[in-house]
Amino acid sequence: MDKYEQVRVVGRGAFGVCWLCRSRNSSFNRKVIVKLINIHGLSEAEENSISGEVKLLQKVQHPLIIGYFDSFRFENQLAIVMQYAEGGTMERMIQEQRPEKFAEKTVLEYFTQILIALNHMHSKQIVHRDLKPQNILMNRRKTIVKLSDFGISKELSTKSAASTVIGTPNYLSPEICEGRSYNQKTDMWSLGCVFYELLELKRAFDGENLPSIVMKITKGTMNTMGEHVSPEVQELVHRLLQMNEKARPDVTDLLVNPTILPYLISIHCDLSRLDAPPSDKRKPSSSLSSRLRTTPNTLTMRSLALSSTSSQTSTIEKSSFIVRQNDTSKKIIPPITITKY
Ligand SMILES: Nc1ncnc2c1ncn2[C@@H]1O[C@H](COP(=O)(O)OP(=O)(O)OP(=O)(O)O)[C@@H](O)[C@H]1O
Repeated sequence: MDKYEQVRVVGRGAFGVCWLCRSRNSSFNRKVIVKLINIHGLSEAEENSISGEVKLLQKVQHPLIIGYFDSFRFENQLAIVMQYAEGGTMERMIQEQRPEKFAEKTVLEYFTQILIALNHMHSKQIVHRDLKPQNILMNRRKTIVKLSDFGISKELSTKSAASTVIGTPNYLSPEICEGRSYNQKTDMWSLGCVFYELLELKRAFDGENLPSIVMKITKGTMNTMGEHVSPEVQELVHRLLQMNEKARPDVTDLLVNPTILPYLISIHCDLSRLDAPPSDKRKPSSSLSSRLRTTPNTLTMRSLALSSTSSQTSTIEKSSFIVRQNDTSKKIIPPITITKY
C-alpha cells in the first residue's frame, strides 16, 4: 500500500471499502481507486481465483470499461487498484435525475455505450454476472459510462466471508432465481432491467422484500412503461426481459437493430477519434462541438480523449455482420465490425 496515498473513502460495498488514492509512483500523482476486500476465511485457491479474475481484467483495455491496474495483499485484505470514475455511479445519476425523465435519445446513448462494452467482453467470453446501475460508473461529465466489477462481485459472493450478504436482487434473472446457471443471456436480462430503469427512473421489478421481488421476477411481472417511451424502445425492453433466456437477443442482435444502429455509428465515430493523429485529437469535429454547444446534455465521446488513461482501442470487435458506414465527408473512419459469437 506504500505506493498509494489514501485520500478518502468513496464508497462501501458488500465485500469491502473503496478508497480514493493518489499513486505515489506516477509523475502526475494519478488518482486511482483502491478497493480493499476482506479475504478472511478464504482458502489460498479461492484467493488465487479472485486474483486471477483481476489479472484477466488487467488485460482488458476499453474506453467504456473501468481499467484495472494492480492487485496485491495488504493486511489480510486483497487490494484491487482500478481507474477512478469521477462521476460516481449510474444509480446516483438516476436518483439525481428524478422526477424529470431522461430524453429517450439520452437513454439510447447510454444503453448503446453499455452494449458496446458488453460486446467487447462477451466476445472474449467474459460475462459480467452482476450488471446493475451501482456497477455502471460515469466520467465526471456523466457523458460516458464505464462498466466495473466484471465477474469479481459474483466471484466474491460465492467465495468470500461476506457470501451471506445478499446484494440487491432486483436485477437477478429468472434463471438465476431458479438456481440455473449463468450465461451471456443472463447479462442481457440485467441489461433490460437497467434499460427500463433509465427510461422510468424506477426499477423494473420491485417489492417490499426479497421474496416478493423474486416472485415478480419468476412470474415475469414487470412494472409498466409510460407513454413517453416509444413503441420501438418498449419492444426492445420486452425482448430483453423475456423469461426464456434463449428467446432474448444477444448483444450483436441489438447492435444491428435499426433503433440502435445510428447510436452505434455515432459513438463509434467518436471513439475513432481516439486513434486519430494527435493534432486531430485536439480538434473535435464541428458537428461534435456544435452538438456540445447547443445541447449541453447531449452525450458524446469527445471527452474520452481527456478521460481515458491508457492507449485505448476503438475497434468494435469482430464480425459476421459487417456494418459499414457510408460517409461522404472523406473522413477516414474504420468500418464497424460486429461478430456474431
Ligand atoms: N472505480 C470507481 N470510481 C469511483 N467510485 C467507485 C469506483 N468503484 C467503486 N466506487 C464507489 O464505491 C462504492 C462501493 O463500490 P463496491 O464495488 O465496493 O460495491 P458495489 O458495487 O456498490 O456493491 P457490491 O459490493 O454489491 O458489488 C460504489 O457504489 C461507488 O460509489
